[in-house]
Amino acid sequence: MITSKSMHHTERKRVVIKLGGSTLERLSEGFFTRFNELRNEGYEVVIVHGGGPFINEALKETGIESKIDHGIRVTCEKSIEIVKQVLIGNVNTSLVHQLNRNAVEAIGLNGFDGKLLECSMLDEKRYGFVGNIHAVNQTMIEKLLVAEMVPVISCIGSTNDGFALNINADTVASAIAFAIGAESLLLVTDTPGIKIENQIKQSATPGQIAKWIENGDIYGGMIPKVNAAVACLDAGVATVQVVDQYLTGTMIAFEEVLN
Ligand SMILES: Nc1ncnc2c1ncn2[C@@H]1O[C@H](COP(=O)(O)OP(=O)(O)O)[C@@H](O)[C@H]1O
Ligand SMILES: CC(=O)N[C@@H](CCC(=O)OP(=O)(O)O)C(=O)O
Repeated sequence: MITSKSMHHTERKRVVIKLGGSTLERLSEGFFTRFNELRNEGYEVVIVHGGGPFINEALKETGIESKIDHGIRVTCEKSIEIVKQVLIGNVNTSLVHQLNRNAVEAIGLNGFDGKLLECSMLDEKRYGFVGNIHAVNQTMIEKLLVAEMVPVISCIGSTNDGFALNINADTVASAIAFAIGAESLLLVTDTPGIKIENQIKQSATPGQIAKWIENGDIYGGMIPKVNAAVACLDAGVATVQVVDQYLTGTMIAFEEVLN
């Protein structure tokens, strides 16, 4: 259950864009064009990023074995140090730099900054140092948005005792979208939407998604993505889209919103 510190949301148009690790290596000019278009249309934008492939590489170099359980990385004490270094030290700074170079005033943040993502352990026995978010400091995000900045958030949560916890980036993006009252959440990945029987779906409902997970049409990293999407709809965000860098793909919403 996610609570936000104040349930009051202004009338501003907001979107959260989540960039998957699979896209971060080669963010295209097309992405920046679409990104700037959104801001010119009056949208306030928050970016959340992952970095799964970079974490895999770093763990491999260090000789640490890494297991993914239903799309969530089982994170031991040594792994969390690597995850933290890669996401905050490398991926976040590089992304902030790319945005700044494209005339966006980007500010890098993680779950410790302003107690942005307060967490406890999700399930220590099963996942180790993986966080379950229970509070998002949306007031701080709102202050940055009012100042026309773009918060760029890495998916590291903090505990009361000052420990860092690893969180799936799709889950973080969904929690933030809900907390700031975003109109939409865009999950940017390496496929232009959800593919079923070799065809990209224009739209999908939570019911269809549950069926596709069950029959294996949705697997691996797409599972936490669509689960985060459905949690976000349940929390009141109108639409979630699984998109490519051109921001086109599958629109996920309740049936009545799609009609
Ligand atoms: N039904 C599906 N449609 C499209 N991609 C799917 C589907 N089921 C599983 N996938 C896989 O999910 C991947 C995207 O998830 P992931 O690699 O975790 O992305 P990211 O790093 O962007 O979060 C796709 O590249 C594809 O291999
Ligand atoms: C707990 C957990 O699974 N954390 C993820 C965080 C990075 C992530 O989500 O990256 P993508 O968006 O590129 O998949 C991980 O360790 O891979």
